[in-house]
Amino acid sequence: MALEILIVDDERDIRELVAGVLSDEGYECRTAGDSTSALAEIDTRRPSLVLLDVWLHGSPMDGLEVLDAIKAREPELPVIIFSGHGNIDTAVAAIGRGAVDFIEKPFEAEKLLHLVGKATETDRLRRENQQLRQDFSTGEEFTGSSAPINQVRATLKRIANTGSRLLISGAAGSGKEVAARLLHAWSPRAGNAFVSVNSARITPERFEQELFGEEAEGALVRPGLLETADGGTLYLDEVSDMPLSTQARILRVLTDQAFVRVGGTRQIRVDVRVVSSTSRDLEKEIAERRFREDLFYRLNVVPLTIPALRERRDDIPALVDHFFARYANEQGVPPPQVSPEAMTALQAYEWPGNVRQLRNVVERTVIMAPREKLGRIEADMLPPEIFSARGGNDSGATVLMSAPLREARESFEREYLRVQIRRFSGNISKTASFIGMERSALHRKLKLLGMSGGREGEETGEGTA
Ligand SMILES: Nc1ncnc2c1ncn2[C@@H]1O[C@H](COP(=O)(O)OP(=O)(O)OP(=O)(O)O)[C@@H](O)[C@H]1O
Repeated sequence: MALEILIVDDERDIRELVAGVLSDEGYECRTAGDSTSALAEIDTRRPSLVLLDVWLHGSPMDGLEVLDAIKAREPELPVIIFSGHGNIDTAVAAIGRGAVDFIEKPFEAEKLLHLVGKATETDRLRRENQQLRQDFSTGEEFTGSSAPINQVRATLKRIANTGSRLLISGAAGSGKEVAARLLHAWSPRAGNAFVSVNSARITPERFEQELFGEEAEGALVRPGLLETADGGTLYLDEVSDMPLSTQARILRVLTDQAFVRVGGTRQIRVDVRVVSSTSRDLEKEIAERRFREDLFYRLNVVPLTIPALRERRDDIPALVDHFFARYANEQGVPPPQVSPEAMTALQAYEWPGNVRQLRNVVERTVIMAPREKLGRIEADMLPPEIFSARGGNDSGATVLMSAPLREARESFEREYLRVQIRRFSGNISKTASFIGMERSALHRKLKLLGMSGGREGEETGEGTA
């Protein structure tokens, strides 16, 4: 998005001339012919720079008074003064009152562009930084090619170019924020900020200050996250943790695309796309009066669900390889090979903490492994939690030892098949081929072991893979 410059001059010719020169260089220009409309323009949206004439004929305030009013509102907003012959003293006084520079009329286009470039450098760098951060954060690609993840990707792609609001549901750590960042990166807003608001981490007392910013005696004290997200995407993480009073105010922002800072009176206009996420059942939160129903309908224009990792086990190998490569790289070693036994264990685990937990397990494994063993990850290098909770039966071995051989073998077969079937997301053909059995023989075996039509539908279903 181009940097925006506000040109304030009572002479229309000058306004148009300056706007022409700057537009040719890629700046966006707005103009104002008097003090009242100049301040109104700034209140509507903060530009990156103001070019201000010292003489404003027919205005309630002269240029210096407008300068004071700007500095009271936006102390960091750079202002360059236009001065004519004979009022150099005024221009110098303006520098003392906070203007960054002045330029004498008539001026050369080159000189004007040089000063404007200098004065907008901070904003330009800030945006470039934002862009770099953006590029970096979207470097976290959305790994996985299971059917549900492909579906999520297709939905994101379809709505990226629209301004539609999106509500992402899914368990903690399943990748809701990664999906929201991907949507932002694919949208025309990608050049502007992606601002994440973690509702669970902000105390209810500070919520409104954080979101709407603060103002005292007409001057900005601190901009809020909404202003930071102007032109970009605001991500409301765990939206139902937002206090009810803030929910009411956010609802108004969604309706008007404008808000008033805490302690302020002026309407600040913003252009933000709101993406929210929840790990709770919002309809239940509504029924229990913890979440506003009208806000739910505003946020939930496009609903999207990211399934838990255990419901898309096909994604596990790709995620495992992705994170091993990343953490090995951080240790300065090549991407390790993961043994089939280790991969089976990782694929069979329940992953209550989803992708975040998988990432942490891989990171821990890389850190704890002796460097010389990092080339190949064996099952015994994985943290014990991967094995203890796998079948939900910690004392399996003890039970096995105290049972007659036939029972013990059946018990082992049941456990073995449960793990393999789970690993292949319930796909019987893939399981049969892996364990070296005919598909029909596997069906018979499952029936014999009392596993067909079992409690978890996935055990005998054909899965999505
Ligand atoms: N599909 C994915 N590809 C690569 N990394 C992923 C993927 N999904 C999640 N992650 C990783 O898991 C971590 C957690 O993801 P994310 O923060 O998006 O989850 P979340 O659903 O927003 O969780 P929470 O609601 O707890 O914040 C991220 O840091 C990211 O590294």
